[in-house]
Amino acid sequence: MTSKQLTGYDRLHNARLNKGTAFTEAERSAFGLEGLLPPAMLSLELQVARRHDEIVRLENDLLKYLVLSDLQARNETLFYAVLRSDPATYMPIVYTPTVGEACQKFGHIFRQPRGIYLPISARGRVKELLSNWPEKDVRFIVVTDGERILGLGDLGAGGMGIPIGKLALCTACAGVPPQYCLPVVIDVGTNNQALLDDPLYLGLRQSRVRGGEYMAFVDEFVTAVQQLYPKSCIQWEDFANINAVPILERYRNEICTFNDDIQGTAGVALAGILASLRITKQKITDQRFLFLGAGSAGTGIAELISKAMAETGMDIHEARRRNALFDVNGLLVTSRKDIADFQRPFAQDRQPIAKFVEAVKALKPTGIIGVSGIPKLFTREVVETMAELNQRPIIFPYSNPTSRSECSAEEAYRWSGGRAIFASGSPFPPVEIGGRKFVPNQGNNVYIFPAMAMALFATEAERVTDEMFLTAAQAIAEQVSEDNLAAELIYPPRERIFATSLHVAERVAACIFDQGLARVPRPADIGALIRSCVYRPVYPE
Ligand SMILES: O=C([O-])CC(=O)C(=O)O
Ligand SMILES: [Mg+2]
Repeated sequence: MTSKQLTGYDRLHNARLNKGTAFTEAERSAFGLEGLLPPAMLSLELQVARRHDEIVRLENDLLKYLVLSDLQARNETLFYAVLRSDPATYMPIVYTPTVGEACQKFGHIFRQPRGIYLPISARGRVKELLSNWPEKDVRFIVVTDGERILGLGDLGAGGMGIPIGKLALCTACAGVPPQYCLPVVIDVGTNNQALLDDPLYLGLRQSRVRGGEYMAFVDEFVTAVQQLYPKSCIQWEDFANINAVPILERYRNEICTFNDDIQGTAGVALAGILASLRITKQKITDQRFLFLGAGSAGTGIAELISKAMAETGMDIHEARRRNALFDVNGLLVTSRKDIADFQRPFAQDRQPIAKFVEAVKALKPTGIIGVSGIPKLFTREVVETMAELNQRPIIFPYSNPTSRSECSAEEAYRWSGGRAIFASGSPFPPVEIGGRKFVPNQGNNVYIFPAMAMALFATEAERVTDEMFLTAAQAIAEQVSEDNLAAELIYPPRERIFATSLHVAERVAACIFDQGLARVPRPADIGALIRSCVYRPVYPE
């Protein structure tokens, strides 16, 4: 019996087919549902309103997360209808910051499983485990090994919350059909002692496997995915730098794949900068950026900004030198002995500087970007110095979740005398200072990865290139209206994320066709192609 023909109780307990109280009289009789539901019939709109009413009354965000997660397991259409009805309200719950707390408490709040768990104890059998997934045509995989979940560190198998949340947004924000999406955790152990000591921890109870054995397991995963799902894209999420960079380098020219923390974050940061320049009326080649944090997110942003500078004719090496990095050991300068290959292009030819504020004074950046995962490092002195150096300092504390932000929105606005152009990775509520209201921007990769997923899905792309992220950044920035800019908004409003994402997906898809990387024929109307692929949360008749 195919799932389309499921009847009675089985149909009510299949999240994709369930309509709950929205089953019509005819359906109730055809599917053997009579007596299994209360007699009244509700519309989808009423069901959405009922859930909204329930959720708004709950006293904390983790409870809201759980109610939504249960809904996703019970009635998928309604879940996405709820998310799409009010993305600005629901994104912070299914995604950052609340998803971070859900990952931390994963074993304690665990209910129904979702996705595929690949413990390294199953090495040699990854394909067999993946084959247990009920869908046979998977197109988009988000995978983590849980080692660097947002800025929260090693959460082991609890990291599964991230692929689940990211994929929910691919569907809610860009219409990628949920049946093609697969969340995966590669479980090689955890070095988080508190988790290892917790009787409710759900992952492998061992320290992390490293080196050749680790990479062989990742290889086995990639090979199995290629065999089972040849049209799929793999999105790497929240790996530690030591693995994120080599994994991306290993596969980026072999398969359709990208790292959201490196490339997605880069795209969204560049989008924010491009829009900021419309406020300051400056050119990108006049900018200098100083990054707090020199990991793969920092170098990813620095590289994409450099490419955008180079596009306007600047020498790429000169462009890279305008993007300086600062980490626990100070400014990355050429004389330092602890610099990794991926950081070297950004090393500055000058004396070492140990204090971040001294680096700000010496380099006179037009913008500072925080990707350290450590809160409060954009101190009052740092922000005040930026405000002395610049009429409109760009201040982007990008670490997630909100508790890890390098400064709060209020601090940035207050300490800069209201002159900061501010964007954070996770959301901050509006602030009022001296009678003036500021609505903080959220520069999160949610503007990028759902749209990227949709473009790759619609075109069946073979590879993911930096040009696609440059295109995505431009496509986001051009959707910021003059009215938005006048209100200091440098990203399109979150309320409009769906329309925004479809536009970005269309532009990226055009780039994919231009680069000859599509596996479907180029249509006359690329927007129509995207729209024809979009999942809409309405009940089938
Ligand atoms: O999930 C987010 O909000 C952004 C992201 O990828 C990260 O911080 O790792
Ligand atoms: Mg991430």
